[in-house]
Amino acid sequence: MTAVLPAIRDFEAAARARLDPAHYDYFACGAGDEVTVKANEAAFARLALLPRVLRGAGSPRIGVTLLGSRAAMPVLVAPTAFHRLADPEGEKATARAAAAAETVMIVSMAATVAVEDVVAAAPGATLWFQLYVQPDMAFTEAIVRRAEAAGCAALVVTVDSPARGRRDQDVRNGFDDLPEGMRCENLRDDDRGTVRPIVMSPVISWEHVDLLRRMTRLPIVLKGVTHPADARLALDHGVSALYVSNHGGRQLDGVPASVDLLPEIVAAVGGAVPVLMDGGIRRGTDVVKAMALGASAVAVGRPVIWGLAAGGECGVARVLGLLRDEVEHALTLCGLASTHDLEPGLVRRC
Ligand SMILES: Cc1cc2nc3c(=O)[nH]c(=O)nc-3n(C[C@H](O)[C@H](O)[C@H](O)COP(=O)(O)O)c2cc1C
Ligand SMILES: CC(C)CC(=O)C(=O)O
Repeated sequence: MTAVLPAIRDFEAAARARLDPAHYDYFACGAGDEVTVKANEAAFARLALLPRVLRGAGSPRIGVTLLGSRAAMPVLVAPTAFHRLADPEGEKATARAAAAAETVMIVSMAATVAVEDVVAAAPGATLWFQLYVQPDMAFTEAIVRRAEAAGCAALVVTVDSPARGRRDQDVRNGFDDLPEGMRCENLRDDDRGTVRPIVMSPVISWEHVDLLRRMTRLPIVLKGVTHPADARLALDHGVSALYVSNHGGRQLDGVPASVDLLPEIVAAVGGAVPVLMDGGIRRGTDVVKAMALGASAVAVGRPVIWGLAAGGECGVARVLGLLRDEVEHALTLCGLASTHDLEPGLVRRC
């Protein structure tokens, strides 16, 4: 990958040129009419920044500590499935790049490399593990134990998927399974000698969160919370962080843009736990807007996939480096010394 790619959208174009079209569509698409996919990015464009001047702020500090994990920048790698569709090294390449960028990678339960092998390939990486609670709680526990044993530092429990989103583009392409030779290695069931399918089940409830809470000492992050009432319930159930997300518009179409949901959730949480968010972050200025509205940090899904498909580990490193530089640059232009100085008064709705 030698071309100059100055923006995330250039990485998307490069990825599109390299990927099998059905795989590009799987990564890019959303549910239904993709109202939410489009809203996620459009909402950032409707938020304006109002910089301060003459503050003598110096070079900005952008590191964050979340649930005991240190990250050199407030941009985490969101959990995304099937990285080997984008690059033969798959999640190993992503993890090496995240380690080099000194940020947290949230490994998807639907990874195409086993979490143990991700750790082995990138021993310096800080990994959190994303879980879809499986109705067979003994199997869920086996997965949690693997994540713990591999050294993952938090459990990110995705709760926006009581059923799988309907993505018309995948249906048109007939994309419903991984190609020969690729599997969801974290779903391996050694007792049965097979890989189980991921079950997305509408029976999952707050009781399962309580069971998880008792099952593990890892901090639990609830991913996919959009309703303020659920944010308050989550606190009652002892979660360590909330993660505002509409799954990149891939689950329920018509959910508002993530960044528009953020202020109400932040108000409901009242500073009790960190609030993370993802959806539509494509620029450092988007990161700054989300953090000004109360996010402790953000995560990126598709941008990482575009980097991986465009240039493997090096491509992901460049995407993360680009976002880091853009966050620093945006803070400097806002006259701020640190992400901690971000506050809602910096953002205007236009
Ligand atoms: C290709 C793809 C696969 C995804 N796989 C998962 C997953 O396995 N688990 C999960 O919790 N979220 C998954 N997500 C959702 C992301 O974690 C994240 O919420 C979303 O991508 C954020 O939006 P963005 O792509 O605009 O950054 C996936 C998203 C994409 C695009
Ligand atoms: C394999 C799927 C469960 C991954 C996912 O969450 C997604 O495609 O959005």
